Amino acid sequence: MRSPKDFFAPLAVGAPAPLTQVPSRPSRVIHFFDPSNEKMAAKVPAMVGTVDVLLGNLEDAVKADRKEAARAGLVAIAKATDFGESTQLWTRINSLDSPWALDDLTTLVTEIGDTLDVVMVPKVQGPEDIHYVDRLLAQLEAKAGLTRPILVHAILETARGVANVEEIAGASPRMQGMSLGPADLAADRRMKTTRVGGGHPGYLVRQDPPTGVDDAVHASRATYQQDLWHYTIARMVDACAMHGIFPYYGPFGDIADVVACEDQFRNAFLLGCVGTWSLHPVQVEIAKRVFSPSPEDVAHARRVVEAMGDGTGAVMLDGKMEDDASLKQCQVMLELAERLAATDPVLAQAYAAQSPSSEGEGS
Ligand SMILES: CC(=O)SCCNC(=O)CCNC(=O)[C@H](O)C(C)(C)COP(=O)(O)OP(=O)(O)OC[C@H]1O[C@@H](n2cnc3c(N)ncnc32)[C@H](O)[C@@H]1OP(=O)(O)O
Ligand SMILES: O=CC(=O)O
Ligand SMILES: [Mg+2]
Repeated sequence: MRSPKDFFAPLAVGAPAPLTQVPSRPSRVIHFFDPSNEKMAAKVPAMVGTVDVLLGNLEDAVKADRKEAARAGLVAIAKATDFGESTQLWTRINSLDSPWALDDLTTLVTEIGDTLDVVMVPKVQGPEDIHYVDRLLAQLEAKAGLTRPILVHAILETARGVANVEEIAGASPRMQGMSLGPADLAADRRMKTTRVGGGHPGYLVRQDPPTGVDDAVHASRATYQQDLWHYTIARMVDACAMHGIFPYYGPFGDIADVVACEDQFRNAFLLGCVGTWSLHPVQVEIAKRVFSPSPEDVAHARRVVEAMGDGTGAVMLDGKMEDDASLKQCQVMLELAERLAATDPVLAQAYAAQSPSSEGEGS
């Protein structure tokens, strides 16, 4: 066991000092691209500034005989692209039990470590996986002379990973956050689904039978589809909040079903996630919209803050009781809105249009 005193000491001589707090840069949309796919890769420079994170994916969805090409493609893109202030560059390396993970980390950190913000590690089983990556990153950072530590993001996509979620979240000061990986998790749990995220029409509850009705009425009782991912997302959110890191929904594979995609993203947002993955350009705007507080919610939060004065006691607003606890929820909403508005002028304008000082303007 490491002593808490050692936690913030570099794990290799010459490696940058670990961060004591995770930088809270906007990460509503983590956009996946395959750097070995020339058509997709060509679109990356134009996406800078339109997404919070561009993620060069090296793992699943990249064919085995394209792994080296994907790695080399990511290096080339990182060297040729200016990501500016509002877009981060992340990567998803191959899993630690694959023959590619070691070369992924060695090449990326030494070649483009100064551009890379976060390394996403798939199929994390427990804190030992994070400890391995932590030490290796420190050695490579020292070798490359980096001055800023690269952060680590775990994908929660194995049953053992879910069982160890708190230990994973607290395994290293490098931990930036965690994403749900519903596709691999479903397979690992031996769930009987065949999808990448989202709900399932068979997972439902049915209205109780009314007494004294015939079989036809019995059969026509209302059913309500349930959320397969509620339990895991809620556990992940608690583990992340406890350790001061960020939780995310992961992939939604039904690209054509933009309505269900928005519902899945919104469930995650309401439960506490700060962002999600986008797999296709059509999902980018959905993610940005859902993971930004609505101007109406921001306006309501401002009213509660104003009505609560010094923040203690209870008041009535629109027939509802507000107190210290609802005030704190409103403060979470406002803090997020302010952070996003600082880098998103469209949002800043939408929030300003709802502020009390703008009421009556133009009338
Ligand atoms: C379970 C998991 O691990 S999920 C994470 C791993 N999976 C991924 O990363 C998948 C990433 N996305 C993709 O591979 C693709 O979007 C697919 C396979 C889902 C669909 O691809 P296509 O059939 O080409 O989609 P479509 O024809 O609608 O593409 C329209 C355009 O958008 C481009 N495009 C598609 N996806 C992306 C993307 N992620 N980033 C940038 N551009 C993209 C296409 O190249 C195409 O360009 P064009 O108009 O110049 O021809
Ligand atoms: O990697 C993501 C998943 O759902 O599996
Ligand atoms: Mg996966």
